[in-house]
Amino acid sequence: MDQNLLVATGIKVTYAKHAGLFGSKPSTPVLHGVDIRIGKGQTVGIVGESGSGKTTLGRALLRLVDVSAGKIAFDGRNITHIPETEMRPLRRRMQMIFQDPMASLNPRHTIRRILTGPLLLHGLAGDAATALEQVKSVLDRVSLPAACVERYPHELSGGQRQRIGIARAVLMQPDFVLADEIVSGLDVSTQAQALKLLKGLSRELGLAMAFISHDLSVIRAVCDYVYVMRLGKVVEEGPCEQVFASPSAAYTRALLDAIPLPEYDPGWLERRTET
Ligand SMILES: Nc1ncnc2c1ncn2[C@@H]1O[C@H](COP(=O)(O)OP(=O)(O)OP(=O)(O)O)[C@@H](O)[C@H]1O
Repeated sequence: MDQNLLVATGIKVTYAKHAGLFGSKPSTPVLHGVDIRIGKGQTVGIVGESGSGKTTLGRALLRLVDVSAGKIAFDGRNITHIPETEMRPLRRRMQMIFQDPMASLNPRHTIRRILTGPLLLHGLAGDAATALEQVKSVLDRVSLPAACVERYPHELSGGQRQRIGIARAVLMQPDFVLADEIVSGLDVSTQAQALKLLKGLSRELGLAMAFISHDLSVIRAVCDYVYVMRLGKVVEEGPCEQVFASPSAAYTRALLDAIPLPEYDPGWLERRTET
């Protein structure tokens, strides 16, 4: 049985720039042939400085940006150029959690509507009452009170909104979740709680995850395997333990040197959540 869930090879992405005054359309190559492999149930980190192409790669994996070269296979199927109508059924299986949950939660809808709506839309619940039961059970799993369903996004804290974002993704019963810088806007202890929650959920539900972060200590806390990106290329990859213990690329060593010493320690997540 193929243990790979998502396999991307030779991915190139070029963004078209706006037409200039004289009509020329120069384009910006952003990914220069990236290979990435995510196993079923595996948590993979994608790390690199701002502008290295992490978000673009994540969006390419989900077919949210077009690739100019390369191949993306999801669960053994080549999805590189399939039309959106064929992508649609796969979208439920490939969820995304955003950095700014406020921007992705409709401010005029209650949490009940935000969370039950997609369940009903995708036929994962037969009726509104069943959908609400499923929502309450997942809210409990992400340590939010059931009464949250009557709240609006602005009535929740940043950490609670991020939990709603996680709950929304998990409710879709996905095989793969892309989490793009999801803790960077949160304070340190809320960050650690959200990371611990996701780590637990991915193990419990057998979810594969790609965790995008500029912060190696976050990657180290949750990932099994890491890809280090620089200027649109993967400069190093390997099991987290190996890359952290003996990085082979000078760029990875520089990123590791930039981590404050107390966080350069795999136990930091446990300790942060204890406080
Ligand atoms: N829609 C777009 N149109 C044109 N250029 C873009 C677009 N999105 C990103 N870029 C450019 O592509 C490059 C890679 O951006 P990307 O957001 O993928 O990197 P990143 O590593 O995720 O950075 P960050 O951590 O800052 O989000 C950057 O130079 C960025 O300016």
